[in-house]
Amino acid sequence: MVPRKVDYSLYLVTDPYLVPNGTTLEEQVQKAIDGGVTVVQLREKDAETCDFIARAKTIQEITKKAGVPLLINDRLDVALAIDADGIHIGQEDIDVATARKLLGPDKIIGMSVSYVSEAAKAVEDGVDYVGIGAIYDTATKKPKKPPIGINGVRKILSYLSSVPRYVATVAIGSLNLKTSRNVVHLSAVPGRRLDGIAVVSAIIAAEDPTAVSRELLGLVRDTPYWMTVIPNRDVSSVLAEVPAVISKVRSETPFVHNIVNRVATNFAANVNLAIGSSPAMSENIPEFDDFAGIPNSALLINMGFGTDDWVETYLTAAGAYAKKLRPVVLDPVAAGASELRKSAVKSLLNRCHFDIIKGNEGEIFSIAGEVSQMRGVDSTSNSQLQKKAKVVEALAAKEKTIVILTGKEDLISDGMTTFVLRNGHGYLADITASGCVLGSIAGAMVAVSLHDRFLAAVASVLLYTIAAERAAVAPGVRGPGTFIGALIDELYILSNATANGDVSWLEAARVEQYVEEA
Ligand SMILES: Nc1ncnc2c1ncn2[C@@H]1O[C@H](COP(=O)(O)OP(=O)(O)OP(=O)(O)O)[C@@H](O)[C@H]1O
Ligand SMILES: Cc1ncsc1CCO
Ligand SMILES: [Mg+2]
Repeated sequence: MVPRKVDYSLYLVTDPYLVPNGTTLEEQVQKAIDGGVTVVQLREKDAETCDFIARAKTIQEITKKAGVPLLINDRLDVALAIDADGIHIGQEDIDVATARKLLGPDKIIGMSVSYVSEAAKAVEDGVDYVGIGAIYDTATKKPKKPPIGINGVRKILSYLSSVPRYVATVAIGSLNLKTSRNVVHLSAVPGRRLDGIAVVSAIIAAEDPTAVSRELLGLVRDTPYWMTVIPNRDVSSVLAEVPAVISKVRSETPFVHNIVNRVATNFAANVNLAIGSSPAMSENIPEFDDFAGIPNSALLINMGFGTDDWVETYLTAAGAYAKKLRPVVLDPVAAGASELRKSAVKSLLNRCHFDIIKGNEGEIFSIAGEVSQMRGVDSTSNSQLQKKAKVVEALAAKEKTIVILTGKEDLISDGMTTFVLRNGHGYLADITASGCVLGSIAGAMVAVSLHDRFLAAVASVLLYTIAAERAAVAPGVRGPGTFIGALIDELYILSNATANGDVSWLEAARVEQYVEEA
């Protein structure tokens, strides 16, 4: 069979009940096509057959003129009656073999799938594309199955990448101007990404379907900055750029919005000030959009406390910064320690992109679905370096992020390059919130280094851990308590020295590139 050349980028599914007052479905479809919709599926769940066919004919006049394929939801008889371009069928509808026999080899057949097993069956049956979903809970359609999130899409794309025949994919389920960019780009796996998004209410219910469609198409087609990974990195060239990032924080005073637990709040704010950034600690949703709009802003989400509404607060905050293409750092505090935390992290990763994810071994392993010997909220270091390197590399690649795994030795990975950093002092493990504060520093650094988030992570860890080494032996430091004050002092001193061109402190850096042993 010769595969049909269909552009699935923006696939409109109609719903007669969502059309705004004063307009018609036909007008909305026309306006959506004017904005760039590439496929239309006519979905009429309650219409009588004669009305469905009549409507299909009027819609077909519009799609034909625009050269956009028209698919019919569920009803093979309607598709045949109007000679539509194809049909879309659900798991409980007519079987693919019968549909194919009646429609012939040239028509498009698509099927809704939620799991790899359903995708595998659809591929075997010979569908042209699968509609993957529901991604999120939707008001448009009563969900029969739990939403699968971005991770659910990834699993199906990974499966499809191993199949010799190309079966196209669209995602469906609450895809709109807020959700679409992440669903499309974060779900990509090596060699495979979604061909498009299927949208219902965001377009059909819109006052201006043309503008919304145009914007949605941009979200599908334009690759966000965080999909780019810089190849061929080596330690000396990255280290050479570290002073510039630290200086830039002093000269540009990035605004760091910290959503951070009460244990760490004061410490984190002081550290932000010490390195030249401008902190604001806030969990107040109505001001998130304003904060995200501040030039050079960055957001740190630290899941320190598990309160009732925390996930909603985090999602809203991450969404506000993502909309402005400003960076977000995640500190998944104690991610594996309770069911509440595991499910919170899952929700966040199924919706948000993070520029940096920073955690200790227990936290990072838990997110990656690996087992570590973690206890409480403190880090342990039982795993072999090789195991840790594998975990950070895979997680960074999957989430299109930079992973910082802290401990006695720190690992930083962009999914392609992994550095091992061996600075720091044991006092850091003896004070609370030492990891949380590193997250705040990373927020400041990434705010001025969006094009190179790996460098921002390296600069953060080096400044912090070398400052800790100096603080531990500073005059008057007798233990963890006095160490905290000295640490803030050293961050301030080193940051200012760097901005003034004195980078001799960086000679203490102990960094090597991780190379897998044969
Ligand atoms: N034994 C150690 N020697 C040197 N540096 C350390 C040691 N333990 C931790 N660090 C440093 O302390 C910082 C925080 O790492 P750690 O793994 O303790 O975070 P964490 O457990 O998340 O902290 P917290 O939960 O207290 O905020 C990192 O910069 C790390 O390099
Ligand atoms: C001790 C503690 N409890 C919740 S958050 C936190 C700070 C260290 O992560
Ligand atoms: Mg610790």
